Amino acid sequence: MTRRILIIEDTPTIARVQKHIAQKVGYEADIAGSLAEAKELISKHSYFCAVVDFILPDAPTGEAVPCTIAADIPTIVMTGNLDETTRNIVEKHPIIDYITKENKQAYQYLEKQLARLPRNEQILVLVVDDSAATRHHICNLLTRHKYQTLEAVDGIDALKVLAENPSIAVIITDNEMPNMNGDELCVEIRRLYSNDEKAVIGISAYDTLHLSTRFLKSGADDYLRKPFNNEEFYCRLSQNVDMLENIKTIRLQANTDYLTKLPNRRYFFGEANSHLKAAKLANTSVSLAMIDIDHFKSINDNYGHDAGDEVLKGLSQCMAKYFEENLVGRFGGEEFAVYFADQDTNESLQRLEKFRLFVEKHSPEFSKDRIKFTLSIGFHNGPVYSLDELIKQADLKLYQAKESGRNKLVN
Ligand SMILES: Nc1nc2c(ncn2[C@@H]2O[C@H](COP(=O)(O)OP(=O)(O)OP(=O)(O)O)[C@@H](O)[C@H]2O)c(=O)[nH]1
Repeated sequence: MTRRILIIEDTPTIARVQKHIAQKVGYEADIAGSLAEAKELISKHSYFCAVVDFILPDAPTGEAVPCTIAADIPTIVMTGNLDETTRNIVEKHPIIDYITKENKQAYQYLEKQLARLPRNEQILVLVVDDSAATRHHICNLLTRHKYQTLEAVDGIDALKVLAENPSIAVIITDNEMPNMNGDELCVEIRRLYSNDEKAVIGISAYDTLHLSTRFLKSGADDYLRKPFNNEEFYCRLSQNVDMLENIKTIRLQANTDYLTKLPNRRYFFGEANSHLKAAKLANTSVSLAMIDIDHFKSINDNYGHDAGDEVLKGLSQCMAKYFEENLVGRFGGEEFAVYFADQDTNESLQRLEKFRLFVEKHSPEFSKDRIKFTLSIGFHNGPVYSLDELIKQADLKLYQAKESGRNKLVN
């Protein structure tokens, strides 16, 4: 979904730079050179957010800011300079942020904010406080930046909400609460979830008992003292969210095959092994298929290594769709594996055979050179609870498929 942004700016060069930045991070951008033009655009379109110049020819003292706010458009204010009067006017309005147009960093910061806002829509934040007024205030700050919010009245309630909503990424908690206070909640959260999964920010009005250190030692990632400044709140929150996202990206990269974007051998082994443990306890049989492209070396030899890569990528995309309910992995080269957790054996075999026939017919569509190729598949099902043994058995069947003419499934 493309999001629309309104840029209200009377200096054409600055407006063009802002438009370029917005487009770079995925927005469709409209420029208004005056408040009158902005009003007209607002009457015609719905905007995800706006970047508003504080001084405009027909709005010399920030009149464009209440205009976008009144239209419910999350607003970032850009100002030439931020003297005391301007700051007071700007801070009166529930804006997302204000940026001074001083230097290059200001535009880098704008880009970061514009890229952050759509991502915030996917982030669920739990606000824990026994005061309804404080919960309401913090949730308002969060929704202004497009975060999703949930509320809990104390530590016990927070643990219940967390169990019911596994996608909660950040917990903002007060300390002084009945039943279970903030640092006790932190300890409990860290017993259940790691810092890589969920960030905790502690908030308290009292700092007499070195509460900040107590919060941090109990497992919180950050601490804010009430009453806090909105800017500091947003900065700390986005730093913690950035950290969670960076960890997620690193983990994804570590588990993904660089060329095909399929799970790599490492990830496949981790996932399949944990399922095998459960299968062993339940005494159920397990199934695995090894899939290998026939005569792949000759594809590289005849069409070049890049064409070979294209074939691998095309096949992987197709495999990910075909076996989306199963665990798929690239083991290396032109060898892939599919682990069938809790699936009827006949159903798995039928799916594999259908896939083999599909590739035989449609493989030319995977590459520019319309390279036709086939697959050999080895399948094993049985009460085998060591992954190495399961792979060995499926590999033996794969060898038989190759030896008996290729382009077939052996089980
Ligand atoms: N393009 C490309 N080639 C790769 C990659 N990884 C391995 N290969 C090549 O894959 C080929 C595998 O060849 P072989 O193991 O002889 O197998 P094959 O030609 O498919 O023959 P059969 O399996 O017996 O049908 C080798 O030429 C490798 O260099 C890769 O990431 N990209």
